[in-house]
Amino acid sequence: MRERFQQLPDPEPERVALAQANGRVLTEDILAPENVPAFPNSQMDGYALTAHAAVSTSRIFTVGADIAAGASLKNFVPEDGIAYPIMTGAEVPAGLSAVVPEEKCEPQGEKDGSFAAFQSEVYIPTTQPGQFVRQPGEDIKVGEILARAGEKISAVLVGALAAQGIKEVTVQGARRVLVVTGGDEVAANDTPAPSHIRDANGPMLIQLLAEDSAISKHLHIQDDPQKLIHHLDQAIHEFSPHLIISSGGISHGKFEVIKNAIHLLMENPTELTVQKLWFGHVSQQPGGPQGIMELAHRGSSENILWLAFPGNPVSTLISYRMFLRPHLNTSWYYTGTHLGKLQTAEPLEGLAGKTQYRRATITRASSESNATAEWLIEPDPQTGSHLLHRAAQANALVEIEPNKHYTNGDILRWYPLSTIETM
Ligand SMILES: Nc1nc2c(c(=O)[nH]1)N[C@H]1C(S)=C(S)[C@@H](COP(=O)(O)OP(=O)(O)OC[C@H]3O[C@@H](n4cnc5c(N)ncnc54)[C@H](O)[C@@H]3O)O[C@H]1N2
Ligand code: MOO
Repeated sequence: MRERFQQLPDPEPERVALAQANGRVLTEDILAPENVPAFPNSQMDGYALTAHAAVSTSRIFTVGADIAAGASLKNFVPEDGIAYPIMTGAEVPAGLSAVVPEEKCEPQGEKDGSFAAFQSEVYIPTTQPGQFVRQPGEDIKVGEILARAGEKISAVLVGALAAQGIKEVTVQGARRVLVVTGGDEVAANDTPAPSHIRDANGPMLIQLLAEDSAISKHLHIQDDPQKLIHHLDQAIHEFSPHLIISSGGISHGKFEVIKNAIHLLMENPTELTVQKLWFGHVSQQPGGPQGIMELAHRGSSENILWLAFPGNPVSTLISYRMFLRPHLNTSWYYTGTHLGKLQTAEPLEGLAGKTQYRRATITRASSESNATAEWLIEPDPQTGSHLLHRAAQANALVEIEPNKHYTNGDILRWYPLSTIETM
């Protein structure tokens, strides 16, 4: 099943404004159009000296004119006997070579704030030419690679790109995902009739997708296969999804709308035809019942992959996290292996022949003496796949392998559900 997800087509690249680019994946290398810094500038509030003055034996200087940040000095001719008050970030004019922080210097007469006053005298210790002067291109030089194709844009990279005057970038297009939830018991509005429930899975899936930079459209359905096909046809036409995910309607009941609609569609193709189909159980709990289909849509050359997750809310969550998220969000956070130490008063037993994913709270062991980070795992003792509020209290899933016996302190694999706050 996992291999089928590898076939998820890459959406076409798109240009986006830098302000919208955080979290997106670059599809091209970006070369620096400018040197950063663009000009030599002071790293300190202090006195700027010529190279000769920096090392000269005579250390009393006359205070010259100020060089403020943002000031552009033209035709400036520095003198060896003069120390120029210069501010952090101010351009160091040609001919000046070093900056000595003001707190290292001793005004000999009147003061102007913490500096010696204009034309008064100041003692300045010797320094090295170049000291506290930030050189052009020190961070990055024109033509060097600023960011690479495949790189995920971070807030920090947004800053570095903005520092180069870059306003737009080309990124992997957002995946369009059609989210199908409902069933006769799931109210389509805010006032559920008796024995009806509100939709939890639709809003949850839409937000999970948003966390993975995908765009979604929601289709609320009833247990009527004919209507589902009609609405699906329409939604595919309007939204051209790369992927469909649904929750519910696939197990052993009498009104399994997803299964029924797919079978109906196989008998009576519309604009849509079913190309591949698999319904079955994967050996895990929750999230055992699964479906995977490929639909062809007249007018589109690409088949649309459809992942049919089971309807219990925690089963939907775990299916998304374990099967889909690692393909949409390739950060180490979601693709890496995380190990931690089980915290449990009672031993835990793995299920017969099935991997169990328990909701868990992960914390960081607070041992000062232990230099290596160590994670502690506290599994939720409740395992019901309808317990969505409890799942919202967890920050990870812990993998309980089939037929295994675990006791306190055992090392287990865990999967972050969200950003682990203590990380
Ligand atoms: N005879 C069997 N019955 C069931 C089996 C089985 O193997 N044999 N498997 C169970 C397991 S495990 C799961 S998981 C569910 C999967 O069922 P479906 O995918 O068909 O889902 P539904 O029956 O439609 O719904 C299950 C459950 O989830 C609630 N639900 C559905 N959609 C939403 C929503 N959008 N928001 C909130 N809650 C939702 C629904 O009301 C049901 O309670 O099947 C078991 N049965
Ligand atoms: O797989 Mo069901 O997902 O156990 O609740």
